[in-house]
Amino acid sequence: MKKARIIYNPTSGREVFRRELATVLERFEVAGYETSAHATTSEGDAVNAAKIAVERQFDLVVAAGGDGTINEVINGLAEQEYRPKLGIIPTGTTNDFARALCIPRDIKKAVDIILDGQSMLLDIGRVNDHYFMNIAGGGKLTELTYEVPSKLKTMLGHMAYYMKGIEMLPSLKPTRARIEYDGTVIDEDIMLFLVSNTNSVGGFEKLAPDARANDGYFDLIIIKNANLAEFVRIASLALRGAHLEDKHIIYAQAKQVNVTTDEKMQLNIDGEFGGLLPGTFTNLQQHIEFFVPDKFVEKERSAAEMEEDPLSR
Ligand SMILES: Nc1ncnc2c1ncn2[C@@H]1O[C@H](COP(=O)(O)OP(=O)(O)OP(=O)(O)O)[C@@H](O)[C@H]1O
Repeated sequence: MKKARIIYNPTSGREVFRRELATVLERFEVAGYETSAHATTSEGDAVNAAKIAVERQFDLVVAAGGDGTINEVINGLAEQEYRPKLGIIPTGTTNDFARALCIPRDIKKAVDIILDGQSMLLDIGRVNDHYFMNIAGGGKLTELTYEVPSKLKTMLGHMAYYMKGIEMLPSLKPTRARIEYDGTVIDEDIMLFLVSNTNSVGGFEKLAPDARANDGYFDLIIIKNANLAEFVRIASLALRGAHLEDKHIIYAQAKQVNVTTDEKMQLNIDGEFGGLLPGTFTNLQQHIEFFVPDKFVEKERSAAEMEEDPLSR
């Protein structure tokens, strides 16, 4: 009999998953999985829980939580030789990765997607010794993801980030950075840089329009030195995906990116503090197999077609 392990964060989002747990377990059992659950107890616990699932040769791991929980599960799986398939039940306050995979927040529908069984091998990023599935980056503004209190996020969603971002704008200063990617070197004053694996980042659905989840490439976005007015304009362009032509933006696709800075710069990994730069970002192509809905498969297919024939955009 196949074995499934559900790793869930009981404190995630509005804390609704626990109430649904019995129903979810039952559905997996009916579908033919011997299923058990692990409630995470603290930061880092989901990393260990995922490693244990590997040791015990589970066929399927389900991560129920927000981006933080999924990131931890991926960090537990990424270095293992045997990596079980991964299902996602988005129950967090931030679910950027689930959104990128078109997985709905409704628990029943998210379980349907896993049990339907359609899966796809997707790219994972590594920077230094951390793994990420969505995005990593640096620059003062990226720090807002952990400056916004969790309660405010629950209440306001992405609006909480925009508000905090506006509050931080006047204090943003450029940093000298040397960014090397696939043979190109950039030595510039920058406001921030982002290394993105998907195209859904903090409510900016079109921030990295060419990011495909299994092509082995990151989308690298660098915002060069800009004044306050220019920065606001770039942000508003970015909301509708019209920022890439702006002269302050460098946009490239890369398999590996190396960043060093003169001043201290924090690294943000999937929305959490991830140590200090320098950093080497490596794309691990098609490294983990995720359950995904038809909608995502179609989205990826049309992105691939667009890449072959850019005039159809
Ligand atoms: N039992 C627990 N108590 C407190 N924190 C926990 C517990 N289990 C896991 N965590 C931590 O909670 C963090 C955030 O979890 P997650 O992303 O699933 O939820 P979220 O509601 O989206 O979080 P956030 O409020 O940060 O947006 C995880 O990175 C993990 O380190």
